[in-house]
Amino acid sequence: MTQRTPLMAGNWKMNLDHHQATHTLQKLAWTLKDAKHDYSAVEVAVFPPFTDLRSVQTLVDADKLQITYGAQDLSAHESGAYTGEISPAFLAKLGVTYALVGHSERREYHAESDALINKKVHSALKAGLVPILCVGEDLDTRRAAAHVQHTLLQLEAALADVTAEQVRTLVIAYEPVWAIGTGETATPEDAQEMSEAIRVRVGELYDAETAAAVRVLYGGSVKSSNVASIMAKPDVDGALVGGASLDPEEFAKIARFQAHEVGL
Ligand SMILES: O=C[C@H](O)COP(=O)(O)O
Repeated sequence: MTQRTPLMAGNWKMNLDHHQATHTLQKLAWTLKDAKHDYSAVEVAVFPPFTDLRSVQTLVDADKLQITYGAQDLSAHESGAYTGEISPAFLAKLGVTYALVGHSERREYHAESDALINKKVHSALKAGLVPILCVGEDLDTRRAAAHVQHTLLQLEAALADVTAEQVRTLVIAYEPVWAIGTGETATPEDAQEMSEAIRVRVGELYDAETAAAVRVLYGGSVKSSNVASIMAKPDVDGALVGGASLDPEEFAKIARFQAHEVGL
């Protein structure tokens, strides 16, 4: 059976300038070092604004940190007349490992379509970045009990022409929009229901090996107080954390969910 390393991904959204980013990252690294965190057991990544990435890279390299980092978005294009966009190749040069693709805030405030999200998945993969593909339903869709169908359609559209080999490296984040930044958390059972449905659909679209390899995260009001029960679910491989990742001590506790479970 494939061993999936849990991933705790902290999306800072449009918070923390490059000075604050350095300070926050340093504090996170110290806290995890004090706790003797084993990064091979739980991977920790941060997603700063674009303007922080060079400072983050400098700190990670200088202090040889094992924390990885990603971008919150990227362009579907490699270069050219696309004012304001950020090339995946430039991100790769900054040591970026991951790129969020199709976050619900991009879908909502920037009208990102499934077709554009599919292009961004391809552009990330082409540059050697790992896409964290975000999918999930809004409240009306959940109330209509159409959440599984809706989320799987988003998934299928985003994976068009993506190979099984590529999907095995991919991370998929299930984020019910109604649980983002609201304090409303989906129950661990909700998180499991959708993570399992995503894994089953990946198996149908590709094969069992691919389904077993792909990592599925849950996102939406994850905190140190609720992370362990969500992580106890068999198909949940980590969390995409917004607000709580801005506090390095709280985010370190989230990454240390296993230690808290046994009271260490
Ligand atoms: O990318 C992170 C998600 O949107 C979750 O944000 P949140 O933890 O503040 O609810």
